[in-house]
Amino acid sequence: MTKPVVYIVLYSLYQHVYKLSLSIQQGLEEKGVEVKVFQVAETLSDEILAKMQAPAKPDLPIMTVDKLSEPDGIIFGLPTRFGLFPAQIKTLLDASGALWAKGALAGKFAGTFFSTASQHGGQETTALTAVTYFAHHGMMYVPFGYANAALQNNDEVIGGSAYGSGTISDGDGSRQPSQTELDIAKHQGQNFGVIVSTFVKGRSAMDGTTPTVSSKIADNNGTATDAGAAGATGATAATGASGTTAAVGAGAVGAGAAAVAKNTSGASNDPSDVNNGPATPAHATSNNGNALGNAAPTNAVAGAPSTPAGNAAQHGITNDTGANNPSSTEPTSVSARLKNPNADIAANDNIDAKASDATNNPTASKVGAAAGATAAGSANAVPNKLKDNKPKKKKWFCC
Ligand SMILES: Cc1cc2nc3c(=O)[nH]c(=O)nc-3n(C[C@H](O)[C@H](O)[C@H](O)COP(=O)(O)O)c2cc1C
Repeated sequence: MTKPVVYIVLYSLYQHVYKLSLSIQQGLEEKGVEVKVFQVAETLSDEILAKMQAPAKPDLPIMTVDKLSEPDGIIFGLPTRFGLFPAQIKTLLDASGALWAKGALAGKFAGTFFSTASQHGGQETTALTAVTYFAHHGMMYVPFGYANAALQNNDEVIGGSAYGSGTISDGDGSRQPSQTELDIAKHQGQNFGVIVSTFVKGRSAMDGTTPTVSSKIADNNGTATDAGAAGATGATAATGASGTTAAVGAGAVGAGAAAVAKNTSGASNDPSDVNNGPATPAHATSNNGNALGNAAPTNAVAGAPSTPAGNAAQHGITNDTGANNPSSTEPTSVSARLKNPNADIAANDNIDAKASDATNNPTASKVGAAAGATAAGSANAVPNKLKDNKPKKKKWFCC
């Protein structure tokens, strides 16, 4: 059985967060987790650092964007900056757009711990503002809750909260993490370790294999082309089943079809199947409960003519011509998602299946093909933004 892997990624100017991380690491390791601790790259100049009387950095490797997708979970160490997490961590995460586009962090666990100068300096807001990143990446945030009774103890100054362990450094950095705070940090590590281990072991048992979350997602992404091709059959059935009106959503249905087609090769279509489990949120190609739940082809093959339309409606897609329905005519690309948050869920679920990116593609038929659907003709019958031959827009994520 492969050990679950958790990375601790931190920034620590005066080493309070670093000291907490050692206890968190200990707690994780006690629960059988393989742990690596990283710091993020400094963005302040040496001159500024000298003026801030910053000591030498801890001896830790630098975290880079490409490494973020390696572990099953990441716990971020966040010294507060004006009630928020620091720009050094934000710089790393702001470069993670390409990971977001691939869903590379989807299904991974995330945790937080912190340090502030004062008791009321914003430990909770520091965590909360980081949570938006986790949500957008489809990560599963693991708060600590009040698992450690000391968090309810008002007899002494104690950092930390329901969002994670913490310490209080004082304005001059002179206060060091107390034993209570270190104990809480270790407990958070244990808690996080149990959750990640349970998940990884559970899926391993259900799969009969021993994948990590990252390898699982990478595998799915790697076979996305096949998934699209296999989806063609199902999509044909969908079109045949419902005639023309479902064509509005055909690209989306096709995307769902692709997901089902791949999934059936490895497992059942049962939503409880391991391939459809909670580790497979928004972006995973085949491990997607949404795509499965809404996939037309399976039902269409079974002879349910209204299914594609029903599925389209389930995503908020009406069966009109599409002219009054921007969400149905919007291409299913990543950039389209940014423009149109109402775009079809199933289509968006399958980023890889729409690799030919409608916005970059003047022909609607190619979009249909990419989605593994017979949407080509159908899409052509609809006044459709897919047919707009707009110049490419630069995507905001790189690499
Ligand atoms: C620019 C800046 C902003 C800060 N903002 C806050 C703040 O809003 N609240 C607070 O309690 N401490 C604040 N601090 C203090 C840091 O949070 C504190 O130095 C840090 O938690 C110590 O952790 P470290 O030793 O791991 O760097 C700030 C420090 C700096 C340099």
